[in-house]
Amino acid sequence: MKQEEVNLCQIQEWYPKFKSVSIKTLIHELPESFVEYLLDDHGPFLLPVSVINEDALPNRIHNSEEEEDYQVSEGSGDEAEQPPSPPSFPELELKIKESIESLGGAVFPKLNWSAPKDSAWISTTGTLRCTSFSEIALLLRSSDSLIHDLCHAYDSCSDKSLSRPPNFYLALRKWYPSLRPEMEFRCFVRDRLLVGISQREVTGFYPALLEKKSALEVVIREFFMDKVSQTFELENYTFDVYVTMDDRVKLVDFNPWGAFTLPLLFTWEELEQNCAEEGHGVEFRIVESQSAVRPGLKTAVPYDYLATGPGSGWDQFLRNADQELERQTRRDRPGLQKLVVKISLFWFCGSVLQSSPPASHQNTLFFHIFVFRWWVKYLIQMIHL
Ligand SMILES: Nc1ncnc2c1ncn2[C@@H]1O[C@H](COP(=O)(O)OP(=O)(O)OP(=O)(O)O)[C@@H](O)[C@H]1O
Repeated sequence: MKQEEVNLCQIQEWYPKFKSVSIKTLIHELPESFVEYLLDDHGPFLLPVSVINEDALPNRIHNSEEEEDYQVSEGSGDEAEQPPSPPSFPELELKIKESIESLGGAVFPKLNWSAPKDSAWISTTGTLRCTSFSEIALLLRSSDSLIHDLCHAYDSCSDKSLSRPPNFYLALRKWYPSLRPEMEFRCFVRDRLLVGISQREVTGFYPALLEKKSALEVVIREFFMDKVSQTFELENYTFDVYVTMDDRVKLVDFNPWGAFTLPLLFTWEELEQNCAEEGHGVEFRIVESQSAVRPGLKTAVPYDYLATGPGSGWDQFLRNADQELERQTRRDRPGLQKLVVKISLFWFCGSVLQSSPPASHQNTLFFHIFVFRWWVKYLIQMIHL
């Protein structure tokens, strides 16, 4: 994959060309100070001070360890450490407030490529719906998956020359409260031909989709031919769509072919193979029965727990955890001892999850190799300390 492919899948690049067939979105360039705020994981977790008094949330998420630290230094007679003052981004906050109002009062936020899906649990609604700057800041600041956008977007590029894009953008998309998950699809394009379509929500069986499948394939193909294929510059890519009740197709997102993009009900090998076969048409995959459901919370193990390949939740989690632990435990023997025990427990629990079908052999191997390297690294560090 080339950097150019990753770049063209950024929302600020594709959205202007597909505005009329996508979700209404307003995009703001982020000041570098805000990017630094998102990346700062050393200080306490502070939310920006609202200049327009829209702090729907407490200014400080309490962190008992840090508070103890402050108390110790105050009580020890050392010069009392002043807690850092909360940051403030008045210009950005005002622009965001205006955008939220013009988008109907609620938005779905995302950066150049990704939305902070992993931090939805922290919001009061359990979703990515935001009505103020502080809600957006909380979701962005709490997300681990955005670290991918901020630091690792080009990691899979064969011509990697950048560690991050020169600018980051915040896309505010009009909030749609009742998107039906079964009507979202990921479409795979190879050599400018549509080769595959997959149900996006792979953890559910939706009987109604069985009847609608042929009609959906027609509208999605037409949409690709009329609106996407001539306009999008890349030869290989994926795009996500939402089909409305009255069969209108809305473009949700573009992603590069391979690497960090999940192939959902396909594997990348299958998709490559489909393309190699002459005259191969579009293959449309949906979950065809309850027994074919990829495990979700209601059935067994969530799909995200089983997908461990590069770019998956596990991959990002393990890499972020590794970086974080490295920072915290560099010179601390008891900390390292605890860590080795924790990694062993984590390895054990992960192995149990990984033994549930349909974890693939390749994914499981990736998981074990990663954790094993991790475990050995900290064990050696501990022995040498
Ligand atoms: N405007 C919106 N209102 C409500 N929900 C939305 C909106 N836009 C997207 N979603 C939901 O959030 C999900 C993720 O959106 P999106 O594809 O933009 O995020 P992403 O981080 O790029 O995801 P991926 O990495 O899987 O491509 C969508 O599948 C959809 O269900």
